[in-house]
Amino acid sequence: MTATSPGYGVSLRGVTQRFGDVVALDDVDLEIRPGTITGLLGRNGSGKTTLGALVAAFRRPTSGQVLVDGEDPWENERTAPGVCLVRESGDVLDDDRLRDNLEFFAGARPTFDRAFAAELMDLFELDPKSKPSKLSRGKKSAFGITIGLAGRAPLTVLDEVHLGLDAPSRYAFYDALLADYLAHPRTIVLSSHLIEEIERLIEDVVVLDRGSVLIRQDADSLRAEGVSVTGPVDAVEAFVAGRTVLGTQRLGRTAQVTVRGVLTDADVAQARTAGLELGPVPLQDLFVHLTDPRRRGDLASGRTGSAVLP
Ligand SMILES: Nc1ncnc2c1ncn2[C@@H]1O[C@H](COP(=O)(O)OP(=O)(O)OP(=O)(O)O)[C@@H](O)[C@H]1O
Repeated sequence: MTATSPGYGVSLRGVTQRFGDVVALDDVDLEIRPGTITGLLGRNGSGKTTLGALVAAFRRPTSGQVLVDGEDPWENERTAPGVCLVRESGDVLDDDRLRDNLEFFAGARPTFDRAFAAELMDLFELDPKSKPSKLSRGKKSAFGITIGLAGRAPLTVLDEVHLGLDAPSRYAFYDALLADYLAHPRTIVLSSHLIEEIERLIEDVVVLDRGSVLIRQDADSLRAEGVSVTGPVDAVEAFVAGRTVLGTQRLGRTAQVTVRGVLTDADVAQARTAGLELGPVPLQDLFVHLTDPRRRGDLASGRTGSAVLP
C-alpha cells in the first residue's frame, strides 16, 4: 500500500484451485487495482467465492501464486489484519451478542471504526443485544455488511452480501458503501448477481466464466464496447457483418443487434446513413450475452457476427 494508492492491490499468477475433479479456478492471471471498487461477476459456480477465499487466505491455491499488497497472504501477520472477507454465511460469532461481536472485530482490525459501526447498526435497525444465531437472513447479511464496512480494511471482499436484504436495505448498503469509500478510499471487491444495482458503484469489472477470467476491464471502457444497433433487418445485417455479434432480436422487419467493439467515427457515419439507431448496452446485458453458454465457442475462436440474422 502506498500513499498515492490507498488499499491493497491483488495479483493472481497462474492460480489453479481444484476440489477433487472440479477445477474451480483454472490458471488464472488477474490484477485487482488498489484503491478501486471492482465488481466480481460470474454465473453460478464460476469461481467467485473461491477467488475471495484465496485472496483472504482462507485457503491456499492448488498451484500458482496469490499476492496481496505484494506478499503471499497465507499466514501473513502483516496483511491479515488488512484483509476482510464478508460472505453471506456470516463468519461471525453466532452465539455472542452483536455488540460483543463488534468488540471482537474492532480488536482484530486496527482500522475498525466503532462510531461508523454504530451508525450502520442504526441504519439497518440491528439490536446490539441480539445474537447472530437469532437474526433473520436479511438482518444477518446487514450485520456482515456492518462488520465489513466499519472494518475499513485496506482490502474488503464482499461476497454476495446483499443476499436476503430487501430492496430498501440494499440501496441503503450501496449508498453507505459509496459514501464511506469516497471518504476513506480503499480496495473493495464486490461480488453480486445484481449487476444493474451495483453498476453505478464499480470502477473495474472482472467476469469469471467456468474458472477463467473472461473479462478484466474498467467499467466505462467495457460499457463503451457494447453497442446496440437497431433498424431495418437488411441494413442491420449489412452493418454487423464481420463484427462480434453478442445477441440479436427481431420484430417483424426490424432488428436489434448487440455488437461488441468500439465504433469509429466512420462506423457511426455509416450507421446514420443506413438509417440505423445506435445505443448503449447496459453492463447487465453485456454480461448475459458474454456468459451465454451458446456463445462460448464463438468467444474462444474469436468468430465474428454472421451477416444472416436468425
Ligand atoms: N469446498 C468445495 N468442495 C468442492 N467443490 C467446491 C468447493 N467450493 C467450491 N467448489 C466448486 O467450485 C466451483 C466454483 O465454486 P464457487 O463457489 O467459487 O463459485 P461462485 O462463482 O461463487 O458460485 P455462486 O455464484 O453460485 O456462489 C463450483 O463448481 C463449486 O461446486
